[in-house]
This record gives sequence, structure tokens and C-alpha cells, in this order.
Amino acid sequence: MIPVSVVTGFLGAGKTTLLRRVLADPAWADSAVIVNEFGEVPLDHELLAASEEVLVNVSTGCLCCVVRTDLTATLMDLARRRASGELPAYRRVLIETSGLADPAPILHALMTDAAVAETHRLCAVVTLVDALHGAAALDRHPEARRQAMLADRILVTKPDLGDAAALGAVLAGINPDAPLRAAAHGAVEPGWLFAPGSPIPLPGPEARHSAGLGSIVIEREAPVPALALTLWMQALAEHCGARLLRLKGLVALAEEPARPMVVHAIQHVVHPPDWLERWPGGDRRTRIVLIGQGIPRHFPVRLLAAIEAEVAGSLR
Ligand SMILES: Nc1nc2c(ncn2[C@@H]2O[C@H](COP(=O)(O)OP(=O)(O)OP(=O)(O)O)[C@@H](O)[C@H]2O)c(=O)[nH]1
Repeated sequence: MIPVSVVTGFLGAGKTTLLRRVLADPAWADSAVIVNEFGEVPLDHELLAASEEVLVNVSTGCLCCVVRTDLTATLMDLARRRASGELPAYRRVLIETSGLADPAPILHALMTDAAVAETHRLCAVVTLVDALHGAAALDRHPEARRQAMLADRILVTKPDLGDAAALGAVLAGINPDAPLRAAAHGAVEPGWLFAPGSPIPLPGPEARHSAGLGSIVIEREAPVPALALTLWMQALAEHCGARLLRLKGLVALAEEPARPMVVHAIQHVVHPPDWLERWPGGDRRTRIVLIGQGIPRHFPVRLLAAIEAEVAGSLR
């Protein structure tokens, strides 16, 4: 039986940060990872693929709606290739859901598919809730609430940025049975993600979703000047506020185009940027995905063009 752990949590809660940390541990690098993202351009697998020897399968689209059967098919396909020796004998599977996934139909599919149940053991449903934005997300987004309700263990992330104890009290009201812990930057011992917990009840197959969410993708060849990027992200976060649920991207910076800068913003908070050592897959274009509610489609790219022109003008 191959152990499986489902890692879920609202947009930007810290799922990829946690998985990167787990996979960087040599004792846990022999894990297969299935990542699902909302938005037309997948980025998480690029961020995870930075740690080598990891199996990542991506399907964009909502895992809980459109590609639910893809998940069971992907799991079984991996298991077949593992058994035939085509893939290394990975010892466990981590499934990272999209931040907008309602886990109910995903768990339903995993628990009711006969072939999966014969070969895999669902060990845990780990829900990450961000101490900074989590309480508001639980309030506004049915997906976030369902993620917390269906967890068999909860990790409060970003305790360095928000009040983890206050969030813990809210979460205890939503899911009193799930053991709760807090950790910054995914600093939990990986074994916790697979440790035996209480039996996971079978949820119904239906998904609940927030209305009016959409993704906007920006792709461009020309590198972006650092000053223009900084001003653009600040302006977007300030202007869109709570409507900007998530921004993430790989950016070719004019000052350092040889490696990608990784940018993140969640609502009005722009997180410090990070770097990858090299461009994954040789594609050196900037790729930024925004997920928002009611943000006009052309607004971000026009704002960037206006700021770039302003910055270029001020340097002349
Ligand atoms: N300060 C702080 N930042 C964190 C922590 N955990 C994650 N982050 C930052 O939060 C941002 C989003 O983290 P991700 O790991 O990409 O979040 P995610 O849940 O995978 O995001 P989606 O896949 O878009 O839903 C990044 O800038 C991380 O560096 C934490 O504990 N403390």
C-alpha cells in the first residue's frame, strides 16, 4: 500500500513552501508529488522541480471539479510505472490541491475508487491556514471553510506574521477534532504529514465554490526593470486589496535575467521575493498568474506598461 497525504489550504497559505521543505530533506526526497493549480499557466511544478529527482504531475483546472478523475488516473498511472521500474520506487505520494479546491470531491474520489483503494492508503488530510489572512478567508470563501472542516490535522502557517492563537480558537470552532499546530515556513517534521490520525470520514462528492473568481496570466519576453516590478506589485496590492486573492510568478528581471525571481503577493501583502538557481525547462519568459475577484482583465498589464514608461522616463 502506498501512503498518500493530501495537502490543502487556501491560496497562498504556504503549501508549496511546506512541500519544498519536505522534499529538500534527503530522507523524504523519494516522494511522488501531484500538484494541481488554478490558472492557465502552472508555476508550482517549476518551483518544486527546482528540487531534483521529484515526480511532479500537474493538471491545471480545478481538481475538485474538472479533473477529479484525472487524479485517480494519475495516481494509478504513477503506481503502474513504479511497479514496472519505469519510475523510481517512490515511497509515498503527496497531493497538493489548488488553493481554491474544495477537498470533499477529491477525498470522495480517492476513497471510492476501487483500484486506488487496493493500492494506496489515505493517511492524512493536512489543511494549512495562514495566520495573517486565514480568518478572513474562512469568513469569505466556502472553499477555505471546507478545507478546515475536512482536515484531519491543521497547520497554522505564518505565525511570524499573524496571531496564531486567535486563529487557533476560530479553527477549534470549525473543526474541534483536528489536532492543530503552528509552524513558520513549513518547519514541521515530514513524518507528521503521514502519521496515523483518526479515521477520515467519507465526504459527499459535491464541491462548493466562491462566485466570480478568475485568473489573469501575464507572459512576456522582455525582462522587467526591478523598480517597475516593485512599484507595480505595490500598486496592484494597494489598488486591488482583498480582490487580489493571489499573485505569483517567475520574473526575468532586467538587472539579472539569468535566473528567475519568484514573486508572491496575497491581497495587500507583497511577500519578499525569492530566486531559483536557474530557469526551469529553458523557458526564460516572465510568467505571472493573478487570481482575483472582479479585477478587469487588462488592468494589470496596462498598469505595468504605464509604470514601466514612467520609470524609463524618470531615468532619461
Ligand atoms: N513570513 C512567512 N511567509 C511564508 C510562510 N509560509 C509561506 N510563506 C510565504 O507565503 C507566500 C506563499 O507561499 P506558497 O508556499 O507559495 O503558498 P501556496 O499555498 O503554495 O500558494 P498557492 O499554491 O498559490 O495556493 C510565499 O512568498 C512564501 O514564502 C511563513 O510561515 N511565514
